[in-house]
Amino acid sequence: MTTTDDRDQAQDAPRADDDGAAVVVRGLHQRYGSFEAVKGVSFEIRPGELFALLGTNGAGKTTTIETLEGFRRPSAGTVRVFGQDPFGQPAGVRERTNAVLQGSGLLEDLSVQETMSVAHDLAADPRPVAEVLDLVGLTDKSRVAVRQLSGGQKRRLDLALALLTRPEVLYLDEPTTGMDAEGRIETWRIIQGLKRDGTAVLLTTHYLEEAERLADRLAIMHRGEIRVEGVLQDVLAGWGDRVSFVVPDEVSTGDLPAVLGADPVVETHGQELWATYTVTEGDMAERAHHALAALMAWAGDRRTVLRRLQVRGASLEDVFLRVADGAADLVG
Ligand SMILES: Nc1ncnc2c1ncn2[C@@H]1O[C@H](COP(=O)(O)OP(=O)(O)OP(=O)(O)O)[C@@H](O)[C@H]1O
Repeated sequence: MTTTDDRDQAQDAPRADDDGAAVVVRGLHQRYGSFEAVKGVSFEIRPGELFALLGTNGAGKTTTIETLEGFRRPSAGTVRVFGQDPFGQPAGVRERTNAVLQGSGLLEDLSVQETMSVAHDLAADPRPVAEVLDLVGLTDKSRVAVRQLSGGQKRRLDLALALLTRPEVLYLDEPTTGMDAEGRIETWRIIQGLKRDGTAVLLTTHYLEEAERLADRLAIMHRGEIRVEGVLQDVLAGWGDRVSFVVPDEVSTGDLPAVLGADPVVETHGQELWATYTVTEGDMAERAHHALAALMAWAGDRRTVLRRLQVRGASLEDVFLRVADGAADLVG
């Protein structure tokens, strides 16, 4: 793990592993007047990789994407897309990137087909319109006016417009908001196909399951800073295993043992008193085994039974909620 201080010192320095990255962000700060919305954010995305930027409302995700898109000049730090500064969308960046942003700029009076045709005529090397409409499942809506599409269908049209230009870098800002479960799963399938084709994808989403399904790496932002970053399994492992059971009637809570350095948290759920240990010490592959062995030995000595004993790893939701509480200050 890296502390916030280490990160501050290293954030602006180029790294050897930047070579080959499609997107590189180093020590990005972004201000709106005196308000600092982004405070020293760093990450990189390689071709074929999906990086999920998660975070609380107002954390600075959209501001970061808008900077990468070239709409905002950084207040400090550097942003590079294929080695180029994206500010002002120079041709070398514009032609190789595209985005599905919040609040699409669709023209309500055009039909789906007309919308796609306009974008097709403007693109340098577009995919065929029919192919893209088929991909996003809008073929049967091609003659329908944009105004008559549902919210989820409009998001699909946004995605179709982005895919038309064969982007090598794709920014997806909450792309499945408003979609039903089927549309969301279908969109995930499309995004997985893009990754396989080598597209570098930056995804922001409030659907944690979406990040769990798609992300090669993820970061959780809070108040302008990345608080947690890494491969999903590593991020979850950093939060430990949870061992819980119902406290036996004959045991007073003060007599519960510490396990692998973890003290129990005792809470009442319904009529029952539950003890929960969050075990973070020791080899991540073996610590649940050792925690259980210690508890079983303790229970055996007392000739008692640990009812409803369960072990589970932390979920992304656990981690996210801790970050939102301001409890997380380490980068995994
Ligand atoms: N044009 C602007 N002028 C002033 N403040 C702004 C502007 N745009 C965004 N902000 C502020 O900057 C902060 C970050 O906003 P941003 O939209 O980047 O967050 P976000 O992580 O995308 O949030 P959400 O998940 O709610 O979409 C917020 O406090 C927001 O109010």
